[in-house]
Amino acid sequence: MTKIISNLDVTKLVVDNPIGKDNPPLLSVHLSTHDDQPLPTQHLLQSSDFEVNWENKLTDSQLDKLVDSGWLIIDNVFEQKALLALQAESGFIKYRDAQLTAGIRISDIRGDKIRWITKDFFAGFYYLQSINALATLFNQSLFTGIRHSEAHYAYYPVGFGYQWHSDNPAGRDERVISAVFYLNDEWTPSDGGTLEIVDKYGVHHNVMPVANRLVIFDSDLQHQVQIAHRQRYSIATWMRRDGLVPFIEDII
Ligand SMILES: O=C(O)CCC(=O)C(=O)O
Ligand SMILES: [Fe+2]
Repeated sequence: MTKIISNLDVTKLVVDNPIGKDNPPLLSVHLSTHDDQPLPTQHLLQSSDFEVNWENKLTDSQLDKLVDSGWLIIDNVFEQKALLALQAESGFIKYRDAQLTAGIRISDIRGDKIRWITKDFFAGFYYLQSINALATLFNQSLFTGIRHSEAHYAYYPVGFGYQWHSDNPAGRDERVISAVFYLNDEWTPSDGGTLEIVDKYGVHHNVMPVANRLVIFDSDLQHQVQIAHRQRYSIATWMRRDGLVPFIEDII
């Protein structure tokens, strides 16, 4: 007879109480406390994994470009660990249909599905803290007057994009700077999903949504997301000049 070697704590299994929700199998390895061996430690994700030295990443000429033409790109933003955590988190979320400002959804205009990042998120919340540090740098060097940031994970199914718009609806100006962080590995031009921005001089720029790239632009600039031919994952982020606003999802 084959001997079954298992980590299950058989003493906890009783015949009249089969394994189920109330009686889960104990799968942990029982480590002897008498061992001289230190317990294996697992490095949990922490906010320092998301720390970015923004001053090093952004040269003065890049800051000038942001002021002058209204946009810039930063590549290789995070270390591998933080990027992987964001990618993993983006894949597990239950996305909801994004709404237009009027509260209606017209998927021909906007086809993304989103989830606002709250403190209940792990990687996403650390991401937001890092963005706040970037906002502080903008406030110090460009006097942008940003008071807080908001962000949502976004997922564009195949065949969807987001037509021309600015991130401040008519008559509004709370959003100062928009930033989009991309999560897809190995994105190629044939995958579509390009972000097209019109800069302050009226020049069009195409930005490929490649992983670990942050594109930053004046929230008043017109931009669109071309139709994606592959599932497209990102974090859309806004640095705002108004105070904290509650998330709609938290209220309902
Ligand atoms: O994902 C992008 O490249 C841009 C998204 C966007 O424009 C938005 O969510 O307002
Ligand atoms: Fe936008």
